[in-house]
Amino acid sequence: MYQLKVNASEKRDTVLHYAAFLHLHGKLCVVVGGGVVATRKVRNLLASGASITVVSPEITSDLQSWISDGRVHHVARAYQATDVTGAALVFAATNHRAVNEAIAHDADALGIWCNVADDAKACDFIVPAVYEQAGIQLAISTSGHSPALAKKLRDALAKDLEDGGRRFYAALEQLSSGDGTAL
Ligand SMILES: C[C@@]1(CC(=O)O)c2cc3[nH]c(cc4nc(cc5[nH]c(cc(n2)[C@H]1CCC(=O)O)[C@@](C)(CC(=O)O)[C@@H]5CCC(=O)O)C(CC(=O)O)=C4CCC(=O)O)c(CCC(=O)O)c3CC(=O)O
Ligand SMILES: NC(=O)C1=CN([C@@H]2O[C@H](COP(=O)(O)OP(=O)(O)OC[C@H]3O[C@@H](n4cnc5c(N)ncnc54)[C@H](O)[C@@H]3O)[C@@H](O)[C@H]2O)C=CC1
Repeated sequence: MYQLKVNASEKRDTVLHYAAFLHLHGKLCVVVGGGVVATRKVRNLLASGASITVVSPEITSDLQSWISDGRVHHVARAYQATDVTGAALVFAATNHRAVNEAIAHDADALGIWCNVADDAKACDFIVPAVYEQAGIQLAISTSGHSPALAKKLRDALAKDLEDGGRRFYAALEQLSSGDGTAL
């Protein structure tokens, strides 16, 4: 039997984020930006049944195909402050710091929760790395400290679940022994 030795108080310098699963069916989610990050956020939103609007002059081919299928609404121009009006959630995912900051500010002024792709501390909510199988979802978060680590742990967990191995536990062990740099 393995003994986990992770000392949680040493590993984090702040409070934990509150874990929750959101029921977004029919709710407006505005994603600003049309690049790789915006595409990932939209891909994960699609399964939730949210009503998705993407605001961006340029978009990826995946976004284009969802727009062509009528699954995503596209506002094909640069962001304007009124774009966040009526949204349940906003995702600021442009490659311009000042624009992302303005989006967060505009959402905050309206009391709308905003995810800011380039500033973990400015996020009202963050997106975990998710493993889904048969409608069951497992979500991994580092409370924003290391998104790449969340992704690697999710991938290790997925492999474990798929072939009965113990990669996820081995990865956690490596972290707890202070040798997580190789992860
Ligand atoms: C706070 C948060 C806000 C949010 O986006 O929700 C955030 C923030 C930032 N990410 C950055 C970088 C990267 N993020 C990824 C990947 C993922 N990022 C995700 C979540 C989150 N990222 C939230 C915290 C989650 C948590 O840990 O609790 C995942 C898990 C979920 C998803 O996005 O769907 C998804 C993997 C899932 C999948 O693949 O399925 C990769 C790797 C890759 O892209 O392959 C890189 C490059 C490598 C690196 O730098 O680490 C930067 C620096 C940007 C810059 O400096 O340019 C910031 C800004 C900052 O840290 O301040
Ligand atoms: N949170 C996360 O998971 C990650 C965040 N990032 C950060 O996320 C941001 C976006 O990264 P990528 O998608 O890779 O960038 P990208 O360069 O692929 O895409 C940027 C998109 O923003 C759009 N855009 C630019 N100005 C705009 C404006 N004023 N209004 C509306 N849309 C505008 C562009 O048309 C483009 O579609 C970067 O700041 C990056 O540092 C990067 C990796 C992961």
